Amino acid sequence: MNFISGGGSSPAQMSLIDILFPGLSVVSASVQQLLAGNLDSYTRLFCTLGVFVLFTRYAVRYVWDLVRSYFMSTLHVSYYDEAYDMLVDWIAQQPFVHNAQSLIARVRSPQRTTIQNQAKKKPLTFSPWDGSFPFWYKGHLLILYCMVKDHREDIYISSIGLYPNILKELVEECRGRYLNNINKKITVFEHREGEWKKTRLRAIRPISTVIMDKQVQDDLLGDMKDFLDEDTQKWYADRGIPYQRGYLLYGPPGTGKSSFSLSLAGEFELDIYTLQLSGISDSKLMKLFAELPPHCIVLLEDVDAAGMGRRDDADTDQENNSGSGVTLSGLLNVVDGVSSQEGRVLIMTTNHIEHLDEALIRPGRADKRVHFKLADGKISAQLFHTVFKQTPDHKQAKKQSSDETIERLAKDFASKVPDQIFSPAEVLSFLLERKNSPFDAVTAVEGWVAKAKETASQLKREGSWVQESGC
Ligand SMILES: Nc1ncnc2c1ncn2[C@@H]1O[C@H](COP(=O)(O)OP(=O)(O)OP(=O)(O)O)[C@@H](O)[C@H]1O
Repeated sequence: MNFISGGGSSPAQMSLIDILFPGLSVVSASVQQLLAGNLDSYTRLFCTLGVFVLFTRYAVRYVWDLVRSYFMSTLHVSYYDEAYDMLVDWIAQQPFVHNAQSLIARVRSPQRTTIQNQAKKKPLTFSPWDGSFPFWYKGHLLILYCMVKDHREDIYISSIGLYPNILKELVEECRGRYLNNINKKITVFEHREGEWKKTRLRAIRPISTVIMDKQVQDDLLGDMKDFLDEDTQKWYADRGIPYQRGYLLYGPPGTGKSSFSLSLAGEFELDIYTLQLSGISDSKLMKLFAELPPHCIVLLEDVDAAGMGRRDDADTDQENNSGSGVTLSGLLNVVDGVSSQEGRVLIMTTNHIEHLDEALIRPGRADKRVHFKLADGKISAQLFHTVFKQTPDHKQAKKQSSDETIERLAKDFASKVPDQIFSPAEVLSFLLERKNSPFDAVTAVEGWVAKAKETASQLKREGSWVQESGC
């Protein structure tokens, strides 16, 4: 097919030519006029220059592609892969960044920020952005390419020579540095546009700081330890049982379900993949589960809120063909692990276990169920200890209270908090407001309880008034 034939190109041809070779249609028209000899000297000069520039542009690109494919090695790193974070962290520390003309600024969380230390608040890091950037690494000339597409960038690094060893060495260095940085932290992934993306690094919270029944906690820790044991995988494989485990954590809001899940990830040094089911379709869910790495925790929060009621509720399991929500059968499929990697631990949390279909939480899908409860005397006393206990590094600056005094005050405090009314989150929030004085906390607790009860009954009255008046 000849796209550049005749005295002029049709609009359809022009646009196709422009898509394939930007600028070529204009220049080809000029060349034809030039050859016809009916141009004045300025126009002829302009056309000649145009042809030259276009030719040079294509020639340089052609030669460069040839050089890259025959004389250079290239390493590609996708935005959605954790290797991207490794490289970007390293690149941001390199001197060549200072000379880059195209940069992106990012706010990086500092290790520690104090109000007094304004200079360290929201520190910026800079990385090269959208372009090619040559730099030296261990005596080798490397070229970094940042390709931006749909607000995300992929990275390529090329080196001269057909052996990519220096590139692998570089990535290994980035990896080592990155692992050092994330030491004692949990990596949290969330889904972005249907892909997993690292979103946060969280300091590991010791599991002992999540207050719950000790026996239940030990039982779950033991179960998980046994599951992650190297021999267990083989045991599962020998029996043809999918090597996966599921837990259901249920209870009112603010009772520690998410905190426990994160602590569990920290305890076993696993990455955690969190997912809100609302707004994703069955196929996206399936894809996300298929892309999970082996040995990780998947946290499905508020599974009841995803519009997945019991099967006997009217129309709950209708296939959602609009693609804007997960169906129960879609969820059951991924929970069964058809598409998941081996060694996946699934944690589902809910505030309303009674709203969930039995099929979703039967053994095999949720192997253990753990009830997180509102605060009782024991939990309140433990929370009091957590807040006021003496630690070597954080001594109570003003008033030091002995362990016996804290013990006595904790009992006193717990006796004044009624059982099964407040969540641990509410009790903790009250204590944190008085964290400098355990005595103040004990003195103020009765007033706080009375006020909270008054507010609750007022809300109840308002609620029933709204219901009665139909507002
Ligand atoms: N049992 C607990 N032990 C220690 N801290 C707790 C406990 N429960 C809640 N908290 C504190 O309360 C806050 C909220 O807890 P968390 O988010 O874990 O509750 P949740 O049960 O997951 O709530 P939701 O159901 O609303 O998601 C956290 O900061 C946590 O420190």
